[in-house]
Amino acid sequence: MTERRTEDLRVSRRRLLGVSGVGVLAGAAAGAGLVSAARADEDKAPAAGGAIPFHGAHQSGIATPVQDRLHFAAFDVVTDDRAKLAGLLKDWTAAAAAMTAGRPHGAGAVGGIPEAPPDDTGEALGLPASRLTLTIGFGAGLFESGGKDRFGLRARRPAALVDLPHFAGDRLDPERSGGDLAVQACADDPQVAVHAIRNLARIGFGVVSVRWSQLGFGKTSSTTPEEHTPRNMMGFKDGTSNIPGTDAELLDRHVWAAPADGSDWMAGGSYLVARRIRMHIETWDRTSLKEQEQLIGRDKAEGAAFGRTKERDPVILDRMEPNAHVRLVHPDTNGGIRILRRGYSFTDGSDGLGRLDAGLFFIAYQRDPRKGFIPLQRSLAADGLNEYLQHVGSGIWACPPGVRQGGFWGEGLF
Ligand SMILES: C=CC1=C(C)c2cc3[nH]c(cc4nc(cc5[nH]c(cc1n2)c(C)c5CCC(=O)O)C(CCC(=O)O)=C4C)c(C)c3C=C
Ligand SMILES: [Fe+2]
Repeated sequence: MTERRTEDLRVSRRRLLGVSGVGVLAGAAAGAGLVSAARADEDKAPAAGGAIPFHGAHQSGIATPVQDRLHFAAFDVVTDDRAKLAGLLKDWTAAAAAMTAGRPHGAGAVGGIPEAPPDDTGEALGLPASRLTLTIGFGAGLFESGGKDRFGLRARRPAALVDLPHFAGDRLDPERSGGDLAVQACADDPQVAVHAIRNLARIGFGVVSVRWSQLGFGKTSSTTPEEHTPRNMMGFKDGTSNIPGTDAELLDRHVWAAPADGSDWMAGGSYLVARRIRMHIETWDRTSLKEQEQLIGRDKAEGAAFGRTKERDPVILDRMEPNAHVRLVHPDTNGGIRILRRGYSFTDGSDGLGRLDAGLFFIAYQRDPRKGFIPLQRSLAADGLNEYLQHVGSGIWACPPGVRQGGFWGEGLF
């Protein structure tokens, strides 16, 4: 496992001092120069065990194995200066490459200039990389906001980055919805995921501000069918028929945007839809097992579809109730539509009335939401589960392709 090694950074900083012949740090400006030189070094370092490679054709955190924990943050861009936005994306990329490799951001949390705040906040010091992935998405507000083309990007908005329509039963809270940028941090250790978002927010001071964020646990879908299927807060196995992260053919067909889709800079990227779905847990817990199973369309113990005995046996749709969740979202009911689900459970305490504020932070990646989430969610207007659910937060973002060595997040857009 790669650990965040402040000592290594100190050594490389010392080596740099020796090479340049500078004997002492003259001040913060000199420090900043050294840090960016050290960053360039770090970018070339190969990812070691416990670390998911940051660079590649696709962003990690989509098809890569799902980790246990989530910290998802949506940001508003608070400047109209295109150069500042591009600069932030460069700084974020350098920090993301370091943190996903298990290294601290910049000059680290300790050992830097004593008179200045440390570059890194420090709570992940000594922790391994924990399979941290950081995945960025661009919201509609980056391309146009209040009718203004504030970054000169309006013409480059992908057609697939639509505004989500209103769906039956939505009760969306604007303070938990939208955002010009989104960062999904997933890791096996919550402290590592929280540290990553905290440091990105700190780096972005003056350029972005956090609009909302969500913590998640207990992955509710996996991209690794060979592992056991996790259960959601309703107690059912969730993710049985998800797209496996190793199925290149399915990923190309349903998840990765292609040049033919119209936006060259998005080729190899994907579209992210997130929904904060509150569950009326107490009502669900008073529902009979039989009814619970009918509403899902699978049995609770094994996760087998109605009329079957094993979790992965093929479904027989007409053995399920017409309002069963799985029947309504199955590809055969929806012209072959498939999405890659990557959601997490959440429990944010209770709501003051003794009810858990809990549910599913639903995350789906797809090649085009107009042929993915949107028609599926429309099918779910008939879902028997709706009695137990409330969609309270929502967002849609265009996630650019992966970053090449020396490149930065969303480079093709700028
Ligand atoms: C619009 C898409 C979907 C939303 C929103 C959604 C919410 C949601 N789902 C569950 C529980 C389960 N979903 C299951 C399968 C499943 N769900 C979707 C889509 C949405 N779910 C799809 C595409 C599928 C796969 C269908 C198939 O191919 O068979 C299952 C069954 C196990 C599995 O295959 O994953 C469960 C259980 C909840 C509780 C929920 C909202 C809170
Ligand atoms: Fe579902």
